Amino acid sequence: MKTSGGSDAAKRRAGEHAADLVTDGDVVGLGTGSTAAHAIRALGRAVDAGLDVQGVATSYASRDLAREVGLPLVELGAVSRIDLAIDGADQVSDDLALIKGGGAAHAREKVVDAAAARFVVVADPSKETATLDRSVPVEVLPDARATVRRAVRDLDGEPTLRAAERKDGPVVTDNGNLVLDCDFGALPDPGSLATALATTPGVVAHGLFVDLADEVHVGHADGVRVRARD
Ligand SMILES: O=C[C@H](O)[C@H](O)[C@H](O)COP(=O)(O)O
Repeated sequence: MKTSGGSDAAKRRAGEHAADLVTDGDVVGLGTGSTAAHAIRALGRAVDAGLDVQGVATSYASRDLAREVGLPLVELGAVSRIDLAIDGADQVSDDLALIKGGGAAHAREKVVDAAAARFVVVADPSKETATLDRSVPVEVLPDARATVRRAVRDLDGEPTLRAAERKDGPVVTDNGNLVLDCDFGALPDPGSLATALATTPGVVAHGLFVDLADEVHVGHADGVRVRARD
């Protein structure tokens, strides 16, 4: 699984802390990224110890890891509820708005995280910020990349087509689409940008997760700090 910056020990603490919330019979959304991976591994160990749980994967990567650690999987369309989703973030603001999509998995993550009765974000301290200000990943239909680029510029953003690292050309998402990383500077009001992006034709999903997270579990050297939405 692709890693990002931040301490792996802090990510592990956060991931394992969130995995401890899972109880017998739960259906759990399995986020993508290096922090959520710690939760998936912890759940695999809990299954070995007798926990009855089913996971809903948010990407090929989280599905493959769940299989590797023996965590039973179920398709999103085959469940009537998701009790808890555990997912990472690229940035978390003071009011628990998120930027996600560093691994280009945000489209399916948003479906699963939003469907969960409880959405728990796991992070290391490097992800915390007062105001979101990272580039916002925007998944676009390949044919719409030029029109979406123009729309992003009209919103005062600067879009960059995400390039693949070990392949010539762009990143192609699990859904067969492309990603524009859009720099809008600081986002004091991410909700209005989220609406503008969501209503742009050709946008499949953007990486702003506003009013979705219920809790953030941040791993520290001496434990885990939990922040809950008011
Ligand atoms: O597309 C990827 C996801 O949104 C990840 O959850 C996010 O990028 C955070 O990943 P990591 O835990 O590796 O920093």
